Amino acid sequence: MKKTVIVSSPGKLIIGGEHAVVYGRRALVTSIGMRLYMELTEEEIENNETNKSLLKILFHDTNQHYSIDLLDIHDSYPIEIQAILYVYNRFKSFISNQSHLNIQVRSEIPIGAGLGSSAAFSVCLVGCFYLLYYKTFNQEDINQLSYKVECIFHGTPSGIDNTISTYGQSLVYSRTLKKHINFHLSNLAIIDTGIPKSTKKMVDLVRLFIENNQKDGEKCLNDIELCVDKMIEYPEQINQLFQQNQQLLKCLGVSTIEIDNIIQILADKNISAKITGAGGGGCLIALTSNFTKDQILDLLKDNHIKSIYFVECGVEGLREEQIF
Ligand SMILES: Nc1ncnc2c1ncn2[C@@H]1O[C@H](COP(=O)(O)OP(=O)(O)O)[C@@H](O)[C@H]1O
Ligand SMILES: C[C@@](O)(CCOP(=O)(O)O)CC(=O)O
Repeated sequence: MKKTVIVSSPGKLIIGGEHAVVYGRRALVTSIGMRLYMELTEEEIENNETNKSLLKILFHDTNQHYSIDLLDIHDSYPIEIQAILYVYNRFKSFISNQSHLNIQVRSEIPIGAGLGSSAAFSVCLVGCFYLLYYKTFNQEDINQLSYKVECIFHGTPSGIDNTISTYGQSLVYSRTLKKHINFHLSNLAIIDTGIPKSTKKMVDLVRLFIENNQKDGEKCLNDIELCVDKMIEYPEQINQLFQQNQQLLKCLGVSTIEIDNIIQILADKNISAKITGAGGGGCLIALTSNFTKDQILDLLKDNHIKSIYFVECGVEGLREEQIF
């Protein structure tokens, strides 16, 4: 017998409040129209002469595939395989040891750019197992377990990425708050610098800054939260609030010379921009008014730019799909 489920969940943009959210402050986040798709199949083997139960994984985006003997698991796998094995272990009691499992992943979310690819991966992974073995979605349970998977990727994340990927739409989020809001920005561009970043490294950098500059650090975090609250209350001030939030991120030490240059060039044309996500590279968001993608690319032609995206915001969270 063969059972298959397919799910998808979205990436995200942190509009304001990244890093401060790690310290319990409020952040504003929206889901985006870039999704990760995952298919999980369990196939019972009738004449299993080898007595092997295999987990076969295919990552279409990185063109990697694995075939893992589930009776002989070791601990030197890449992190995304460790994440899969963690969730497999949680559902093991439902799975016949005469079965093979197949997982396929494909994604529209650039990997490692600050747009929440690891969270979408974690949420889809938990969502797939949940749907196959409980036949339903329980968003709260899925979000909680996805957070644990995110911890495998990131140590102790705030939980903002898995929460928005599970629930979708736009959220005011803190460790103790999850409130859906109506939030729309027109002409919001994502500028992918293509500069590799490490969320863990950036979070560690901020921790060090706060430990060594307690008073300034605390003020910075409080000011970031103030910015977020104003973004929600006074959306007409969003340009100025982007600039303030970016300055505060710079104070925390997560901007770079390349990012500062890009932001200055855009500011000269009255385009407000800020880091989204961990910083140190990755993506920026910019309020581009009437500039087209080609005009922005032209403005930034001497800088490190990989892609520019205009995406839909506030989309549906985790959902079942019929087609992979
Ligand atoms: N499409 C994918 N295929 C395989 N692994 C993925 C995919 N998307 C995300 N991942 C996993 O998530 C990691 C990226 O996490 P991270 O660096 O935090 O980036 P992001 O900022 O996009 O969340 C990848 O290294 C990989 O382990
Ligand atoms: C820096 C942080 O606030 C957001 C990180 O986002 P990303 O990993 O760059 O997508 C960390 C967190 O919230 O856990």
